[in-house]
Amino acid sequence: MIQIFSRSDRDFDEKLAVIRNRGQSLDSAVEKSVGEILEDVRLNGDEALKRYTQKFDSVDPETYGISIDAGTVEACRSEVSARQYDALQRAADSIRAFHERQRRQTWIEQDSVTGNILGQRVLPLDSVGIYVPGGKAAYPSSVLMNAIPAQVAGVERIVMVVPTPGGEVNPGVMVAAHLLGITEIYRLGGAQAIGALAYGTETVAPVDKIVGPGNIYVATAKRKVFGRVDIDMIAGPSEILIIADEGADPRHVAIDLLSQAEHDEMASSILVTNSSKLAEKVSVAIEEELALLPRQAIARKSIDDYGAIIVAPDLLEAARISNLIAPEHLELAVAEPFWLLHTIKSAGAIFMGYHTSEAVGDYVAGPNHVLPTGGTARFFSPLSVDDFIKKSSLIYYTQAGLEEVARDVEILTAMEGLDAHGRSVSYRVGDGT
Ligand SMILES: NC(=O)c1ccc[n+]([C@@H]2O[C@H](COP(=O)([O-])OP(=O)(O)OC[C@H]3O[C@@H](n4cnc5c(N)ncnc54)[C@H](O)[C@@H]3O)[C@@H](O)[C@H]2O)c1
Ligand SMILES: N[C@H](CO)Cc1c[nH]c[nH+]1
Ligand SMILES: [Zn+2]
Repeated sequence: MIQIFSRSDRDFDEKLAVIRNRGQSLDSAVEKSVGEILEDVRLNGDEALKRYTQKFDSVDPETYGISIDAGTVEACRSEVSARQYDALQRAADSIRAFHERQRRQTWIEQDSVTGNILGQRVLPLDSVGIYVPGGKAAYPSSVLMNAIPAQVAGVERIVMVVPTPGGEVNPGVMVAAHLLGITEIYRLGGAQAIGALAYGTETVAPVDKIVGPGNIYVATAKRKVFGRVDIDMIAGPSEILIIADEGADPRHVAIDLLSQAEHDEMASSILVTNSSKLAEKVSVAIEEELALLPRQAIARKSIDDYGAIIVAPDLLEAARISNLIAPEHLELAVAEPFWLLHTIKSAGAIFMGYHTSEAVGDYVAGPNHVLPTGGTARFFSPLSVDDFIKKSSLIYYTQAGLEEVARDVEILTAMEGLDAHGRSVSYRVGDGT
């Protein structure tokens, strides 16, 4: 059963702290094992990749290579129906349209008096690795969400890694890659996939940045290789927080909570409501809906371990609690969502109104479903075109422009005791001795 507690409970702060710390509580066993896998891949390359892929994904290295070749990808086309293909294509179109709006331009400006020129040049990253999860479920939608913003940015080399349990490729994942023209694909998952992308092996050339969601092993490995390569964010086990008022349909709320619980035993689903009646009804509906789910065991564990219904005195207090948790997905299932929106500070994606189920954002709305988890929406943003570009500042000074600032540079360099800096300007304007 999902736990229900109230803002007025004496131990409310402790209970909220447990929820808030879910993303922070580092599991030392996971840390240790991920550290060992990464080091092993760094030292032993392909041999380590094959060993771990056999151990964790039951892939026989005698039967399957590390690369997934074009023939295997093309063969999957016949396993995907026309309706499935069209739905993938339509989702890709709306994701591309949304991300096209995020494009950034190089800009350059000349000062009309001095002739100085300042600007910012925007270029795509050379190479990125996209992680497509595949342990407990297969995610064709994550191929689209990861790769399309990289393509919009103009990244030349997009490398996809995806685990293939038992060696079986998922046709939907392969067709999504084919539809986008992704050709460099490796049969790799977990920390070993992240190690291969970060350090490189005999088969996998390293990349500049790794993006994409994954389970605790993937999220921990990305955090550990940050610095060697860039990463997008910590996009770990899924989360949903729903703020609902008495007008919300309890069954809709229950199903939406379960939609994220079914991803992973470590997923988290929270309802915050100002209605005790709704709280009770949602709790009952969760039990009824759970019984219908094929992934009941996963969702049950997630609801029992990381689920909660919190009764708050009013919607403003509900928003305050949500801001403290900073969820990956936030649904505002209230009569006036745009009014409540102004009180929300931290959430990866915000779904407004009674009709907007979180699942539309997972697949078809257009915004990215790779989102920060574990409270990191306080400072991380959704995956976007910005993740796939780099910027350089452009600075050009004329003689007149340099003369205008020379005195200030001399004063500031003297304050820092950095004489060569000062002389580099004095000499050019004729003050050097
Ligand atoms: N935040 C987001 O944007 C977002 C989007 C989609 C999915 N998700 C999340 O992605 C995750 C997908 O998880 P998944 O497990 O289905 O697939 P996954 O691909 O993330 O993980 C599978 C890999 O985990 C590794 N692994 C499993 N058990 C291990 C162990 N005991 N030791 C070391 N490595 C081990 C294996 O290498 C395996 O290949 C879920 O948590 C889901 O909620 C998040
Ligand atoms: N809800 C996930 C992000 O946490 C994304 C996803 C893909 N498919 C279904 N859901
Ligand atoms: Zn989802």
